[in-house]
Amino acid sequence: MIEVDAVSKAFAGRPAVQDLSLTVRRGEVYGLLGHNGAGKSTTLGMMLGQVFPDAGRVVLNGADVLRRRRAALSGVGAIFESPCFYDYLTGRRNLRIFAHYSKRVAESRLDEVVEQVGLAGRIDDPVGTYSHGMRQRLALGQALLHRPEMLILDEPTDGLDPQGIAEFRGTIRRLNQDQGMTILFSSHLLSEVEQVCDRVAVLHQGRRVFEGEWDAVNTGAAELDLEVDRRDEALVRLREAGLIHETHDPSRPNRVVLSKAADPAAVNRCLVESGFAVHRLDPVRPTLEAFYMRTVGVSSEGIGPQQDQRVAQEGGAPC
Ligand SMILES: Nc1ncnc2c1ncn2[C@@H]1O[C@H](COP(=O)(O)OP(=O)(O)OP(=O)(O)O)[C@@H](O)[C@H]1O
Repeated sequence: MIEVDAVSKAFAGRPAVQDLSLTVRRGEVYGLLGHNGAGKSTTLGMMLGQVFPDAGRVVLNGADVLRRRRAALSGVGAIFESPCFYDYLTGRRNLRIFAHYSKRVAESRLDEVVEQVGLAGRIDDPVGTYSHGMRQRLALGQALLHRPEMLILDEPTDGLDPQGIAEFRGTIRRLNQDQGMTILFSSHLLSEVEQVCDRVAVLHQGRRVFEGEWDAVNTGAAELDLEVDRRDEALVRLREAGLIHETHDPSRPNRVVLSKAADPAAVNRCLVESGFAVHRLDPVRPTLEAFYMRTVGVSSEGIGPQQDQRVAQEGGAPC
C-alpha cells in the first residue's frame, strides 16, 4: 500500500534521509520510530509529496507520489507538521473551510467525524479556546473528513498528556479494527507504538536500522537493574565479557544496558562464576534508547537531536 523505495534527501548538503526503504501493508498499523532529527518528518513529507526526494521514489496505492500525485494521495488523510487553524472560528467552521478546498462534505459526515474524534461537545466553540489535545483531535477530524483508506500522522501525540495519548491509542485502534483503515504514524516514544502497531521501523540518522514486527523489538530485556557487590569491578568484568555497553546515567545508578547478544541469564552466570554476589537483577522493559544501543551500538548522546537548520520546505506548509 505504501512503498518507499531507496529514497534519500539532503538539506543544504546534510543528509536527512539516506537510502530508505519501507513497506506499509494494507490494513496494518505501522509505527515510524526515531529520536528528534532521525528523519521521520522528512520521510512522511516525501510520502505526502511535500518534500521532493533527491533519489528513490514513493508509491502509494500503486501510484508514484511525484508523477501521479492526485491518484497516489486520493485515499490518504494526513496530519503533517503542526496543523494550523483559524483560532477565532469554531471547530466546525474550520472543518467546513477545510472541506471546501476539496470534495464537498455533507453536514452529516462532518457530525459523524466530530463524534468519532470526541469533539461533539465543543465543536461550536472557537478553536482559540481549545486545549492542545483538542486541536490534535480536530486535526484528526480534518484528516478523516473524506473517508480516507489510509492515515499518515506525523507525531500525532506530541505534547499530549497521558490521558490524551491513551485516547489517541483508542481512536487508532477503532479506526483500524472497525473500518480497516491503514495507519502510519511517527513517534519518538517506543511506549506509544507498542500497544497499537503491528509493525515498526526504527530510523537512526536518516537510515532504517530496523523494520519488522514489534515482537522482534520487544523480545528479551534490553536493560537490567543490577545490584551487585563490588559494582565497579563487576561492570568491568561484564564489559570484558561483551555482555553490557558502557553506561553512565546518574539518574538510574543501577541501570545497565545489555549488548545485542546478551540476556539476563548470561549476565547472572558471568557474575556468579566470577565470584560476585548478585543481590538484584531485574530485567527492564526496553526503551527506544536501549533498542538503539543494542542495534546500532550508540549511546543517548549519539542519538540526540541533530542541530536543526531547517529552511522552508519545498512543497509548502500544509496550511
Ligand atoms: N526544511 C528543512 N531544512 C533544513 N533541514 C531540515 C529540514 N527539514 C528537516 N531538516 C533536517 O533533517 C534532519 C531530519 O529532520 P526530520 O524533521 O525529518 O526528523 P524527525 O525525526 O522528524 O525529527 P523531529 O521530530 O524533531 O521533527 C534534521 O537534521 C533536520 O534538521
